[in-house]
Amino acid sequence: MIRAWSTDAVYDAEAALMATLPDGELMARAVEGLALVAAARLQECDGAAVAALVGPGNNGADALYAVARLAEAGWNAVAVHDEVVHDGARAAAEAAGVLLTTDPAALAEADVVLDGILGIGARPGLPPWAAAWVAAVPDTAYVIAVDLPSGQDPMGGALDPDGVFADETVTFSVPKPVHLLPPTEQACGILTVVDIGLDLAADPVVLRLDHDDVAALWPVPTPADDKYSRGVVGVVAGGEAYTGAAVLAVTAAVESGAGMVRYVGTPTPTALVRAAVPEAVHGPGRVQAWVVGPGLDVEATDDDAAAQLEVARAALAGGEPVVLDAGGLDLVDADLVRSRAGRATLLTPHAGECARLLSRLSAVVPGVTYWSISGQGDVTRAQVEASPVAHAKALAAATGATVLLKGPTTVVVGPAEGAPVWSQADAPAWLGSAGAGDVLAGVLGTLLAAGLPPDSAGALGALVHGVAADRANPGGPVRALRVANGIPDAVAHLLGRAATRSS
Ligand SMILES: NC(=O)C1=CN([C@@H]2O[C@H](COP(=O)(O)OP(=O)(O)OC[C@H]3O[C@@H](n4cnc5c(N)ncnc54)[C@H](OP(=O)(O)O)[C@@H]3O)[C@@H](O)[C@H]2O)[C@@H](O)CC1
Ligand SMILES: Nc1ncnc2c1ncn2[C@@H]1O[C@H](COP(=O)(O)OP(=O)(O)O)[C@@H](O)[C@H]1O
Repeated sequence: MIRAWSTDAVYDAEAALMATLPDGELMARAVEGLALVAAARLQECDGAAVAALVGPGNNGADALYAVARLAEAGWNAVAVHDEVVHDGARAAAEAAGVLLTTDPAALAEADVVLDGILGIGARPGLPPWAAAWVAAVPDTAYVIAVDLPSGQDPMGGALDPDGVFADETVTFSVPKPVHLLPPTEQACGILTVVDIGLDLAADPVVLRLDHDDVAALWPVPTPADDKYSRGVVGVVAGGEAYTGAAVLAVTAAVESGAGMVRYVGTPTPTALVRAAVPEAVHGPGRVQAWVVGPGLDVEATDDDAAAQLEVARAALAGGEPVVLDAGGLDLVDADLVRSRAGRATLLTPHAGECARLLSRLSAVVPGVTYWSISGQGDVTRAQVEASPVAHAKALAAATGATVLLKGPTTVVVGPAEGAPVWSQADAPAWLGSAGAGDVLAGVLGTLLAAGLPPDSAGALGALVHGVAADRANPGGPVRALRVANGIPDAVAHLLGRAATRSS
C-alpha cells in the first residue's frame, strides 16, 4: 500500500525528529538523496550541466545544496535565485563554484533542472518572480521537482497549468497528497521517495493499493465454500435502450468470481444475457449485494421497465450493499439518502454524473448546500474534473454513501469526516470507452457480495479493472467486453505475485 500524509503531519514529524538530531542533519539527509538521484539522471542522459531553481524556503535550500554537491563532483552547475536565499546553502554553492544568478537565461544549457522554487510550505500557484524561470527551462532538460512541482497544491486540490510539470519528483520519507491525487499527480512524473527517517504518527490521508496488496484483499474461495457463501450478486441493469450494459455488468460479475449472479432486466437485454452468460440466473431473489443501474432507464414507463424498476427500488430499500451506477444514480434523492443511512452503498459516477447529481441534490437534500464549491449554481463536469477529490467528498457527505469517482485516476472516498481518499491510477487511457464503467460495476458487485467494505472494494475493483485492461492488449486498444473477459487472468496474475514472493 502506498500512503500519503498531509503536509501538517509531515511538518509535525519533522519537528519531532529534528528535536533529536543535530542542526541541519535532516536537510543533509534530504540533500544527499536528492543529489544521488540527480547524479544518476545526469549520468543516464550523459549530461554535463545541472541547474537549480532556488526559492526562498527550505525547498530552495535543498536544491541549492544538491547542486553544490554536483558541482563538487565535476558537473557544471548554475542556480537561479530571487532575493531570499538560505545562507548556508548559498555559502556551500559559492564554495563549490556554482554560478549563482538571477538571470534565467543561465538555464539554457542545463541537461537536468532541480525545481526548488516551492515545497510543502507552498500556497498553490507559481510566484510571479518564478514564471520566467519556468519558461526558460529548456524543453530538452530532465526536470526533477524537489518534494513537489512548484505551483502545484501540496494537498492535491487543483492543478496549476502554469506551474512546473516534472519528469520526476524526489520527495522525502513519505508521499504527500500532491503525488497521488488527481489532478496534481499528472504534474509529478515518476515519484522517488528518499528516506530521511521521519516517523509519521498521524493517519495517512491518501491510500493507494499496490499490485502486491491484492492477494490480501481479493476474496479467494476455500474448500469449504459454495456458491452461496462466496456471495450472490443481483444485477438490475440494461433496458430496451442500453441492452449491452447488462451483458457487460453480468459478465464482469461472473468473471470476477461471484458465486452466482442473478439478473433482472427487460426482455431484450434478458435474451442477450441468456445467450452471452449461461452462468447467470434470471429474476430477483436473495443476494449478498446488488448492482443497480448500468444501462437502466428510469424514465421508461412500459410494464417491463416498470417491473424492473420495482426490483431496483426494492434493492435500494433493502439492507444489502448496493453499487449504484449510471442510470441508477438518477434514483438518488432525499428519501433514498435517508433510507440507506448506515447501509453499505457505493455510488460510481463519472465526472458528468457526479456534477449532475451534486446539482440535483442541492434541491432535494435538506440542508445540503455546502458542496456548492464554486458558489455559482450548478456544478459542471469541468469543475468536477478540475478538483475531483473535493467533489467526491462533497457527494459522499451529501449522500452518506461511499463515492467512487471514475476517471484517469479513480478516487474512492467514504462519507465519514476525515475519511482517507483511495486513489488508483492503474488503467491505460484506452480503458476510457463506452461500457468500461458497466464492467467496473460488475466487478464491484462481486466484491461487495463477498463482504468487502465499499471503500476498499472500490479501490481493489478499480485496480483489477485497470490491470485487466492493460493485460488484455498491452499498449493498444481494448474493448470493454475484453476487459471483462480479462479479469480472471488479471486476478490470477495478481494473486500469483503473492505466491511467487512467498516461495
Ligand atoms: N518537512 C520535512 O520533513 C523536510 C523538509 N525539507 C524541505 O523543506 C521544504 C519545506 O520548506 P519550507 O517550510 O521552508 O517551505 P517552502 O515550500 O520551501 O517555502 C515556503 C516559502 O515560500 C513562500 N511561498 C509559499 N507559497 C508561495 C507562493 N504561492 N508564492 C510565493 N511565495 C510563496 C512562503 O512565503 P510566506 O508563506 O511566508 O508568505 C515561504 O517564504 C520541503 O518541501 C523540503 O524540500 C527537507 O529539507 C528536510 C525534511
Ligand atoms: N483516461 C483514462 N485513463 C484510464 N481510465 C479511464 C480514462 N477515462 C476513463 N477511464 C475509465 O473508464 C471507465 C469508463 O466508465 P464510464 O464513463 O462509466 O463508461 P460507461 O458508462 O460507458 O460504461 C471508468 O472505469 C474510468 O475510470
